[in-house]
Amino acid sequence: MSTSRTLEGVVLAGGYSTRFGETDKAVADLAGTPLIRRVVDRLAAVTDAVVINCRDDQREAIQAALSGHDLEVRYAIDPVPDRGPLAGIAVGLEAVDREYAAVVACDMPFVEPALFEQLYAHARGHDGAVVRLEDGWYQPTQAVYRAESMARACEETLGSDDTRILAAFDSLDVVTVEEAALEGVSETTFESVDTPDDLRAAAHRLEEVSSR
Ligand SMILES: Nc1nc2c(ncn2[C@@H]2O[C@H](COP(=O)(O)OP(=O)(O)OP(=O)(O)O)[C@@H](O)[C@H]2O)c(=O)[nH]1
Ligand SMILES: [Mg+2]
Repeated sequence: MSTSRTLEGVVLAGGYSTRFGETDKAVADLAGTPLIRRVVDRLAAVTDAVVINCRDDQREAIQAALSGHDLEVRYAIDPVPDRGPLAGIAVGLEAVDREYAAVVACDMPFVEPALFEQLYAHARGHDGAVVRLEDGWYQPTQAVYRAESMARACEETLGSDDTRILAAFDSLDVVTVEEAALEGVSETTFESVDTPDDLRAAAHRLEEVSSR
């Protein structure tokens, strides 16, 4: 299935990466490639356009990390920083001009394009599709959403008491896909780099793979 005409990418990068330390994890180097570039590289298998949601003070470093990329890259800057991932999704989706968007956090360097193809197939005709992991948790920062309806639901939810991303689903028709039903998708797709230890572990694994 060709997704590139109807699906756009949205990369969430507006957090302060406090568990990571002083530097921005979005542009942290993993085996020679910044995390956010790895994510964009993987999105390139399903789309030719991505929106990067970040703060204004991150933009220059992210642009440098993505320089020379063939995808069309646009920036959706948080008007107010630090309003949480729900706000980041809203700002990113408002900049999307295709019907659906593959949303992914900048700290998930092993994200699998095959996951987005499967989620997109489930999402068509609905407001989105999200994976429920075997432990029962949802993965709303690696999901496919109908851009307009999810952006609106996020904005409404931001004005309520419960600003979890999942709270935005209450007014939407988002399809749940069980992790066990995914085909040919490695569970590393959901790994996120939150700490310097996570980054070292990921680098170590990549080294092992390349020396095999
Ligand atoms: N726009 C925006 N995005 C956010 C915000 N908080 C988190 N995110 C994004 O949501 C995704 C998941 O968040 P976390 O893994 O908690 O990242 P983080 O908040 O930067 O890191 P910690 O400070 O260590 O929690 C990341 O891609 C973040 O960039 C925020 O306040 N605004
Ligand atoms: Mg956080």
